[in-house]
Amino acid sequence: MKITGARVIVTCPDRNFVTLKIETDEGLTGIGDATLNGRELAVASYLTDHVIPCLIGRDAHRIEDIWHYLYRGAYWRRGPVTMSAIAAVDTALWDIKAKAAGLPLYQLLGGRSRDGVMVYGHANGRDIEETADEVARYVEMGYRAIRAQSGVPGLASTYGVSSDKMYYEPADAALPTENVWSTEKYLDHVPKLFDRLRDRFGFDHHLLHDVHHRLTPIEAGRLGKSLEPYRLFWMEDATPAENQEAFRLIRQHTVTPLAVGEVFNTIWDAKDLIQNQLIDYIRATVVHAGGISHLRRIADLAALYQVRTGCHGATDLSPVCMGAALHFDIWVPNFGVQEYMRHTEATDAVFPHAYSFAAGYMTPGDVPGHGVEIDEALAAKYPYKPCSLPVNRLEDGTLWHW
Ligand SMILES: O=C(O)[C@@H](O)[C@@H](O)[C@H](O)[C@H](O)CO
Ligand SMILES: [Mg+2]
Repeated sequence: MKITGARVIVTCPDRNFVTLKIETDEGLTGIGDATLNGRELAVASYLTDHVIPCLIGRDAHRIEDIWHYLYRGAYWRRGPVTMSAIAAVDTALWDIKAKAAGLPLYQLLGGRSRDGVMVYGHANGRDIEETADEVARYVEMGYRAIRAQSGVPGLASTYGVSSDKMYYEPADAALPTENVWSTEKYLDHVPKLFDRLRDRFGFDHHLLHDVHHRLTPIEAGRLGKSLEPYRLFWMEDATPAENQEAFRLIRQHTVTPLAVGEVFNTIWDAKDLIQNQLIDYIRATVVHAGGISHLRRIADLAALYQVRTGCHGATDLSPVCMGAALHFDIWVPNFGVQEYMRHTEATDAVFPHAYSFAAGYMTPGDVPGHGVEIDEALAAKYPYKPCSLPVNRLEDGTLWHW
């Protein structure tokens, strides 16, 4: 089966998405997500200008060979732009291969390891009580796992808190908005949030929290220790993870489970964290970590050290990524949880899909392929809109981690 054509579709139904579509001489097509929040056009150009010309005429079934052609052949290896582009090609080719076999993608990976994929939703509020009310709403919707993020007294904004309670989109302006951060105010506040949540809801639901890279390792150790009475499912991105060794310091101070990796794009970003058992969940995902082919390698390494998967699934990862991730999740033996930030109706209309949510679990559906398509005519109605993620400064003006 030969690749006869490929094109990049950039669309903005409420937010920007980049999708690669590959066509073959047998009439089968496949799509892959290539969305990198705030850097969408970089990936679109990488695909259009440097990848697609190399794909034409290749055998669409040779997924592994094409993956290495694009990884080793690029010379300039790794990085979010390169690996998102490779991920899109990989995902589209797996979509084609599964369609050619007449099977849902998960059957080509090894079949179901579970009946459903446990997902977590995002409860957030301006203060503790509003956040608790949002947790109650997610409990009502049937979620078994719920992330809780609340405003911090004395701070005008913080990560994960939005006015729209169902759809969270942090890229909120053409140029980065500037947020102000205070670790002291945050560390004082978060234990009170989870004390209130466990007092109101007990321990029947998994509670998660995203620190979003903002603490030093010792501060993260302090937070993890202060949250131990509340038995979190995980504390995410406790400190920036370029220095994987930093997590050893956190580990020495707390048994609160640690999750990291949504910004990782290859196994090399996580190798030491996993092999030294410095984390409990790896957050790498289909769209940013080289696609299904590479994510399987990360998961298999993680399994050796009893690290489980917890794929990133924010609104800025398209339904194409969500669909592919759910096929990965229903198969992967060392599954942990899948993030599920719902997309808007306009987004779902552009990306018709077979996956569904019920009672806290999701299933990918059983149509051949990954079960997500793109309505190109509808996509064309939503032109690209420049949007950037915010930046963060400390109260003294120091540029910090957003
Ligand atoms: O865990 C998460 O979902 C967050 O870290 C994301 O919302 C992240 O901020 C965005 O994906 C960035 O584009
Ligand atoms: Mg996160």
